Amino acid sequence: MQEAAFLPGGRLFSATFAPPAHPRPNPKRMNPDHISLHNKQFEPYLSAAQLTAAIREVAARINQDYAGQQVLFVVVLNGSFMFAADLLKEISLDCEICFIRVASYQGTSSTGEVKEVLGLTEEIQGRHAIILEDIVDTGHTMRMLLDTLGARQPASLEVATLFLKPECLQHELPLRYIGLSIPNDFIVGYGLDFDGLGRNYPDVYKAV
Ligand SMILES: O=P(O)(O)OC[C@H]1O[C@H](OP(=O)(O)OP(=O)(O)O)[C@H](O)[C@@H]1O
Ligand code: HPA
Repeated sequence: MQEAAFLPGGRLFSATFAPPAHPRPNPKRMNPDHISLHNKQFEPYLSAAQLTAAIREVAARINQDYAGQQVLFVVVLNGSFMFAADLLKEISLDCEICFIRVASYQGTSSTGEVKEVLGLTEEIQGRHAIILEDIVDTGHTMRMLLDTLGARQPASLEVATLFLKPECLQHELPLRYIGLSIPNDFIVGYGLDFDGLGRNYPDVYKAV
């Protein structure tokens, strides 16, 4: 690839891009047959290619369902960052993107954990909103998100989740777009973590 740049003094410098002579292999990209995080072992479960295929199907359905409409994607950090980045590259609609976080803390009442939405500065009233989530497990997080965002009167509110664990679900949720339904295994990679680690793997691994 030809690249042009100006050297100090204004002379035009032209160079041909060449890959480094000794590219360093990225060990994270070498599909290890197992990974170890915090001394817990994980084995390969879903390849990046399988994830891409599932994400493309979800994107195609969204493009079709919302044709001619403008969409606000609400990305739930942290886990959804890879899913959202890859999905949004396949979205051909006019759309906006905003990011929220869910804070969890122990409540003082017997209900135990309390969850709260942080960072929802975007006006969603009257908008067609789609929540992007990496995983719906028990469904507690999604229940709270749907209740909180739904109370702000969007024109419509749907969910796109990359993973669903149907065996774990404890709420009836309107989950319109599901990438992959998976058994009750703890998974890491592609944005999902085990105690902070593992989000950077391009494939998904499950606990051994
Ligand atoms: O259905 P549930 O049982 O509520 O679990 C799903 C939630 O758990 C994970 O988030 P986590 O709180 O681990 O935060 P993270 O996205 O920063 O990893 C995931 O991203 C979902 O938000
Ligand atoms: N992996 C990582 N994070 C999660 C999971 C999981 O299986 N379920 C809910 N949060």
